[in-house]
Amino acid sequence: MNARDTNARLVIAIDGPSGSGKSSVSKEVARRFGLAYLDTGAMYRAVTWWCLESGVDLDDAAAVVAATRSVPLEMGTDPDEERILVAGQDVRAAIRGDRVTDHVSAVSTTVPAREVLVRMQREIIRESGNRIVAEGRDITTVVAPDADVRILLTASEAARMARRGRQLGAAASSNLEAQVVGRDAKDSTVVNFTSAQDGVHLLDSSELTMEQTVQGVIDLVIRDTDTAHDGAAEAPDDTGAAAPEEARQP
Ligand SMILES: Nc1ncnc2c1ncn2[C@@H]1O[C@H](COP(=O)(O)OP(=O)(O)OP(=O)(O)O)[C@@H](O)[C@H]1O
Ligand SMILES: Nc1ccn([C@H]2C[C@H](O)[C@@H](COP(=O)(O)O)O2)c(=O)n1
Repeated sequence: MNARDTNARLVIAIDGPSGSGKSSVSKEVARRFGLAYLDTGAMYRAVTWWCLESGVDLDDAAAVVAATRSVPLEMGTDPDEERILVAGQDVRAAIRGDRVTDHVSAVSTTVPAREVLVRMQREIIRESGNRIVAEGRDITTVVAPDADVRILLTASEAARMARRGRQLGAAASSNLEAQVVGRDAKDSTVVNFTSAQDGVHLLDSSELTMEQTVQGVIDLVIRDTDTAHDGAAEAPDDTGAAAPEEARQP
């Protein structure tokens, strides 16, 4: 397999905690390889928005599962144009607001609701022709353990908090720590996105720029898919950033 072959399957799975850079990095990697892009966190958020809008009691697991099964969700996979519709309504902004962020763990910790979303996510991956970067918390372990490249993207808590603060600017909630660290603690009770499983590369972006992180992922993709080079990492064409080292651990 060669990552530059535009006909070959290439599923890249990226997991990591909140603010580690999954969305930004995954989108850019998808653009560079001409792949689709799936933000699975947005799906958990869209279901949460739907529950809140339709008056579903988020403490009622059966009701949450029923809402997850019936949510009229349309997820786009173009890395250049985010498209997230629920019942025909554009929810891109609403799902990033405090209301959804503060409640989303109620959906993500409801295990049967996760199973419904995992099935939808596998279907989207299949529909992409298995040419996609999918990111979230359980892509490397549950949704696509057979992905061609599996990466756990981490960053220190301090780096993640600082990034999220910068990203939100004046809109940052006084609740930022709960929204980043507290949410990860809740989500960690149902999925492991803090330690890399066998065959999953660990990439710590704490001390890396965005471009270096993107390059680190590209290097891993080329290393894992370049059968012609017997597993040796090949320098990509477009940048000179150093290859990631598994030793760069938090
Ligand atoms: N290596 C990096 N260096 C500096 N800033 C970064 C780096 N990676 C990402 N960022 C910035 O950090 C912010 C958070 O990144 P992003 O939204 O991609 O994280 P995430 O892991 O998808 O978070 P969440 O899971 O909560 O959606 C963005 O503003 C992004 O530009
Ligand atoms: N595969 C996934 C993706 C996301 N989640 C949870 C974790 C978050 O609390 C929430 C929103 O994700 P974000 O937009 O912050 O990446 O969904 C999950 O459990 N599994």
